[in-house]
Amino acid sequence: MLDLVNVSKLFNPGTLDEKVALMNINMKFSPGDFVTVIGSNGAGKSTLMNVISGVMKPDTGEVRIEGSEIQQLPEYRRSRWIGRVFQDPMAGTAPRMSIEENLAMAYTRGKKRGFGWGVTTSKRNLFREQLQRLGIGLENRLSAKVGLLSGGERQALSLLMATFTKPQILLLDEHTAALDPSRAELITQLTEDIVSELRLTTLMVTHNMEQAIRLGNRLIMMNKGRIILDIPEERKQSLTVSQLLGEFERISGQQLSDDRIVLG
Ligand SMILES: Nc1ncnc2c1ncn2[C@@H]1O[C@H](COP(=O)(O)OP(=O)(O)OP(=O)(O)O)[C@@H](O)[C@H]1O
Repeated sequence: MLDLVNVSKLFNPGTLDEKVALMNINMKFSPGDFVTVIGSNGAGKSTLMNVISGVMKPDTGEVRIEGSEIQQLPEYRRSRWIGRVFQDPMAGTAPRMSIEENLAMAYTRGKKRGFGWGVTTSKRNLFREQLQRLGIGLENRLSAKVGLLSGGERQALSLLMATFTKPQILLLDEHTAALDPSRAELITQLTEDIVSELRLTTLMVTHNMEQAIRLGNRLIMMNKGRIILDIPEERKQSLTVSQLLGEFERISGQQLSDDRIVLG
């Protein structure tokens, strides 16, 4: 479904400040794969997301969706296949616009011209119905400005917006990291529900080791631009946080250095 073939990305190549962000990444993701992504600081996790979503192009290699190469397509052209939620709850929404205006914008994503941003009665009913599924009362606040919502409410809305038009791929970039534990748990639960209902191929970057083990059906670990560990579901089920950290040390020869690491 999503294939990365020999993908590499260097920053400031040939200078003293050269940084290897991705080095010869080869990965295949099957439909419905829910992959958690962990790694040390600067391992290349965000660059991986950026290269898939089209924020940046790889220096070499291919990004394929269902066999078609997309690495040269700009981000907006990929948005019909790819939804993304960022760590910053403000990143995926327009704070000065209302909830329904934000949803109307998400609704037109990837659609041909002619689908306006206008909020018709039928769209409003659809938005209300979708918001109801989040279970936090946003369906009664359609005209509230998004900038006035709490971080958890905005992140729930971002998640809904990213998946509104049923993309095939969902990229989650530490999307619960800025929330307090109870809100983070709510967003995690919503994520699991939406991912399984829509059968989205999902990559989720997290610094929470326990979450990386508990969620999804596959775990990948990155270090210095490479995938150093790819753990399938069967092994992941019995894995512990200390085993995971031990594996990192064994393969990389160093301790996991991550200033945002959460062990459990
Ligand atoms: N725009 C950029 N310009 C220069 N170097 C960059 C840029 N973006 C990332 N890098 C470098 O590329 C490497 C990979 O960065 P990336 O942000 O992908 O890592 P990460 O795994 O997401 O890190 P973290 O967990 O610390 O956020 C790092 O060495 C980083 O300093």
